[in-house]
Amino acid sequence: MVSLQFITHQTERYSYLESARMALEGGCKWIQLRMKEVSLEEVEAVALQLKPLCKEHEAMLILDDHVELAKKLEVDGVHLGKKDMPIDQARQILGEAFIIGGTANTFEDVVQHYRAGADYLGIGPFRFTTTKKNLSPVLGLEGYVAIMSQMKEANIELPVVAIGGITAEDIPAILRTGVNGIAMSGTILRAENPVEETRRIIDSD
Ligand SMILES: Cc1ncc(COP(=O)(O)OP(=O)(O)O)c(N)n1
Ligand SMILES: Cc1ncsc1CCOP(=O)(O)O
Ligand SMILES: [Mg+2]
Repeated sequence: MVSLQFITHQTERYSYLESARMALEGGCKWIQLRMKEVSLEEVEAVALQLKPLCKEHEAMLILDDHVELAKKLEVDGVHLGKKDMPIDQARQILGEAFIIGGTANTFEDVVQHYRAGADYLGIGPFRFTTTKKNLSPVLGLEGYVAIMSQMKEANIELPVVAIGGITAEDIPAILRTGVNGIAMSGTILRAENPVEETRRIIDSD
């Protein structure tokens, strides 16, 4: 079974909430509510609808970027990148009960997040994607092989989620690099039936 974190996205066909609902129906147990270029009030409104849905499906809910909102709404955690609140500061606000994920593109990022107390790493992008603007350099399989071996050498044990332009066909090779899970958005939302695609991906290993 593939550990899948679904990243919400608004498309011509689906709202943020609908995108998450389909992933949940397909069996995804880990949703990241990622809403860009919208107000905090809009994120809160969707999060309030999504939280009971996640609970119903026994899925974790992570908010992208918004530490204070994650605390206020008592979701399961947050995901933070370079331009977001530093992880050690977020930890002070959220305490140990919340999951904090950090974005890494290099081994140096990994070390920084490890020292700051991250619970998992989102390492990417695997390849180019239009889902995120201002992408860091593409890693490809070689990038994961290099970072995972540097982590092993440094005895850094943290769950790693690969992200960025990943398709169902990429998953076996990515997991062979030692990565623990996969984060996906576009591949699922472009599928004719996103519910079935989610199920297919989760069951593919
Ligand atoms: C699992 C996961 N990995 C990486 C990211 C990217 O986070 P960030 O660098 O903060 O960029 P934005 O998503 O905020 O545009 C992520 N969200 N999730
Ligand atoms: C949030 C994020 N961070 C790096 S790539 C990415 C987008 C992931 O979405 P997709 O699976 O559609 O490329
Ligand atoms: Mg961010």
